[in-house]
Amino acid sequence: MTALIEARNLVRLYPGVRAVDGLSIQVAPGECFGLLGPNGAGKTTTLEMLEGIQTPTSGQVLFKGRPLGRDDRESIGIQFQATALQDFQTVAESLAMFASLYRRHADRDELIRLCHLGDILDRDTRKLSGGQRQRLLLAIALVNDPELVFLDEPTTGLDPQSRRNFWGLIEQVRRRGTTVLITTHYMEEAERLCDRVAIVDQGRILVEGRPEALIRDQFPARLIRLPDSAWPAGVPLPPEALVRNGEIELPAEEVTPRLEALERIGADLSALRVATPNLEDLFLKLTGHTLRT
Ligand SMILES: Nc1ncnc2c1ncn2[C@@H]1O[C@H](COP(=O)(O)OP(=O)(O)OP(=O)(O)O)[C@@H](O)[C@H]1O
Repeated sequence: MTALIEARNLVRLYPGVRAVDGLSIQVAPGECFGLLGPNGAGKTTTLEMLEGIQTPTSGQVLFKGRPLGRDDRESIGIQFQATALQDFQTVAESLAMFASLYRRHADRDELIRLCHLGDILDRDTRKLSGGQRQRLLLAIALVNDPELVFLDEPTTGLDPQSRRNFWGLIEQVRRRGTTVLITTHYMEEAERLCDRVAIVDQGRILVEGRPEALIRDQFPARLIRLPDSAWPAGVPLPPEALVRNGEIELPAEEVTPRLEALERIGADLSALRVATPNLEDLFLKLTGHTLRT
């Protein structure tokens, strides 16, 4: 199957910085693909090259198997930052202005329903809450009924409830068959929305795949965590233990034998937690960074 969009060995150099350093991805039609990475990893630069906004220093972007061209912009939606909104414009005016930039149009009423904008159409865009603003920016990204939509950290700065509501919207967008390419710092967001993710650091992909498969490949079934003060004095830590942020982490394929062993050596189990490894753990293991939350 031909990828809807493909990056082939993309490189983007700035003076003294290799922002993107030989990055290749393929995104299939209908897929939600996530680029995850710490600040400065090169996610935005990659997205802008895929959007056709930035020219790669080398490498190629293919849309439906052909070099990305100007006309492909009709088939692509971009969720801009709030700075793209004009002062003194209402939500309805803003939608109309962006719609006028395209030949292709989504059904206006359906878009307003999908993004829950019906009650705020006459509101000045400067008066919107964070969640309302993101819903308007999503509607703008969908105004040309795109086959592919780019979302660059769409829920950064939203409160947890608005973030969850926004995830519901993205899921509806996907059900309509739209392909989604998203960057995010929120691992829960990536796990919930993305079919596949690429973890990027210093302009390169470290790993790529389905979140659950990546986690399974790198971790045992469970992680047991306890405060390092709970470890009995004079007992050496097993070599597989990881110590960070005042906690000891022990991998465990099976939890019960591990707990029994901890009890035998006299560890204090009162604050012990059993965790299922997630993308956050994978990210930390691969990059040594925690993500901004
Ligand atoms: N216009 C520019 N001129 C010079 N350097 C740049 C420019 N844009 C980005 N960079 C540098 O390129 C690298 C990648 O930046 P980019 O914004 O793509 O990262 P990011 O992963 O999107 O980070 P963030 O999550 O902080 O937005 C960084 O070192 C950044 O400082």
